[in-house]
Amino acid sequence: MLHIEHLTVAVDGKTILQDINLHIAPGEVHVLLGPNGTGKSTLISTIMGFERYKVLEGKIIFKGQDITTAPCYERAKLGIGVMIQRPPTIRGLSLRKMVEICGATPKETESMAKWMGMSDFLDRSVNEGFSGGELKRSELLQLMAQKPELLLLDEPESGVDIENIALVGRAANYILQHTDCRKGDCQKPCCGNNTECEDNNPLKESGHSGLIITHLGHILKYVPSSHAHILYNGTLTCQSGDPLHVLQCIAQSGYERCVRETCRGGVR
Ligand SMILES: Nc1ncnc2c1ncn2[C@@H]1O[C@H](COP(=O)(O)OP(=O)(O)OP(=O)(O)O)[C@@H](O)[C@H]1O
Repeated sequence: MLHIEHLTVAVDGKTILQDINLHIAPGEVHVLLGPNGTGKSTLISTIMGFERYKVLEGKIIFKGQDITTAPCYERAKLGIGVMIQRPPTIRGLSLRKMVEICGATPKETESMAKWMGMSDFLDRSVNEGFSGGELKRSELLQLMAQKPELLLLDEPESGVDIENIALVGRAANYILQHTDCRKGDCQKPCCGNNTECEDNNPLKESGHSGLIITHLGHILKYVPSSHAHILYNGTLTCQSGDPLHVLQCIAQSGYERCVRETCRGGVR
């Protein structure tokens, strides 16, 4: 799904990322960990193609296509979607209109907004005056309409209260197609009953892929993930197994020691 090869990235002339390699297969959800300021958001923003982030070396391949120089809107059309930490306010454009632009019908927009507790926000300008937690739900609502094949989430739980973290997790799972309402877990936002849900949202054989930045890992209680990466000193040092074990290692031993342990294959 996503192959990043020897990627070096600069922002405003300063090199932030060096020689990054990352491979995410279809259906896999990877977790990106690392101390503040090491470049996690930079990596996600570069994958999405935001203009400030200049690729100095390396390649980004998505679904077999080299997108290294492709503009952001083309990447979105190809199936990449992102939730950034500080999304902009768009005055004069209602959230309702935005969700419809992202791909939902008016009926789906109403239904998804209700599910996300955002019905009262649909006729407000996108993100205008939204609280931290409301911003996250607004972003997820737009992503639910877009249904990206590669979901990039930058600290989805930050600023979200304990009850709404479960909602954020369920929304992420919906986008990743991990929620199977045919098994009776029909809390899907798109529909009022199982039959309609099945018709409107046929689940694919394999789910979509994801890359999730988290510091504390609360979201991982709700979103199954298979790989953890630690970004340390601007370099993706190594990959390892269970993200929850890696987080436990970081909490106990700190990043530096955990990077050494993980690189030796010690954390499983
Ligand atoms: N325009 C800029 N000029 C210089 N340095 C910049 C610029 N923009 C970002 N940086 C620096 O790039 C580094 C990486 O930032 P980034 O937001 O990617 O880190 P992060 O790992 O996501 O951090 P956090 O965990 O705090 O969210 C930071 O040290 C930041 O100050």
